[in-house]
Amino acid sequence: MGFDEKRQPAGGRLRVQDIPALNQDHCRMRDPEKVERMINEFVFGGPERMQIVSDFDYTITKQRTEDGGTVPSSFGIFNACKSLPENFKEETDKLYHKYRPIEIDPHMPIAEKVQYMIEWWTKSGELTSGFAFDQSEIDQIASKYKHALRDRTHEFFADLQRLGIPTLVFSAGLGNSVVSVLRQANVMHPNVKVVSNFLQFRDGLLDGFQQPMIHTFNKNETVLDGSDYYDLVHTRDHIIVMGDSIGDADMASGVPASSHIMKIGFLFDHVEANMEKYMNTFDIVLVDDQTMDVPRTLLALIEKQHQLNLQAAK
Ligand SMILES: C[n+]1cn([C@@H]2O[C@H](COP(=O)(O)OP(=O)(O)O)[C@@H](O)[C@H]2O)c2nc(N)[nH]c(=O)c21
Ligand SMILES: [Mg+2]
Repeated sequence: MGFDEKRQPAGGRLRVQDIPALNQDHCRMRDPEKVERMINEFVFGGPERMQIVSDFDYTITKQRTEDGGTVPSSFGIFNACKSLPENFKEETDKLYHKYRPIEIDPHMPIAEKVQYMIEWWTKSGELTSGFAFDQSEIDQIASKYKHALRDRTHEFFADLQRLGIPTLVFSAGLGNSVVSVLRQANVMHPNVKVVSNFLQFRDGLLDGFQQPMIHTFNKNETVLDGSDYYDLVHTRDHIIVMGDSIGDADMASGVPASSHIMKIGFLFDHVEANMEKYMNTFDIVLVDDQTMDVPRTLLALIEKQHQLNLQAAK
């Protein structure tokens, strides 16, 4: 997957050193030349060839808030609801303590982990069954966290809508919480699609999660195969992937091999210990950056060239 050096924006080739957002101390790149090549490719290709794939928890929400308060995960929002059965919290906690260490075990092969993850999500779905529940409970809790999105998230989603860039929010968590937060933050535009686990109801009672199950290790574009969304994006071969966990970097696997994928990782926990891994996994690593400024900078470059092209065509 080579880059054609001759294909460059009409305004001249962009250089990383001239883009202030990428020269901040906390913005790290293992291979700035590769980032530079991709930026030029993205700007040359324009918005029509772009798509975004983003994780939700701690990627769209903040890893650290100004008031020091914690932000719950999408499952956490559900767990805070009042009408869950008495033993629900205790039972799901037990599952968490059993399966979470497996999920993050650095030694177990992925193929083996997958079986355990399917077990975890299945058992969690079974606990999320057989009682009445109203979405308004999630909405109430989620309303407290609509301000816990990264700074300039509203502007970021407005940019994406204006440019008509399909935006996939991928979560192995609970889709009902994800959509509720995004909706209440007024960023759930028509170009935004959430792929996640959604509550299923039967005869007025909860009945686990809808299919297909999205777990840690199938959270990538292969689960979209054959879907309408796949049809919408499969020709968009310029992709920005954003995540806070190492596994998030693979969210675009399943797209054609010729695609150019810019991976942006938000690193916050155990910065020293994780730095090398993040640098080897993501093209851009943002250390304790609680904003959408870097992804917005890339969009602004694409939009600027797009405007020039439109003017030149007049
Ligand atoms: C089935 N299940 C999975 N998880 C965790 O939820 C996470 C959801 O994964 P994610 O949304 O892809 O990633 P992120 O939260 O890292 O942004 C998984 O990585 C699991 O650790 C879960 N967490 C809770 N609280 N309850 C559950 O039933 C449960
Ligand atoms: Mg996350």
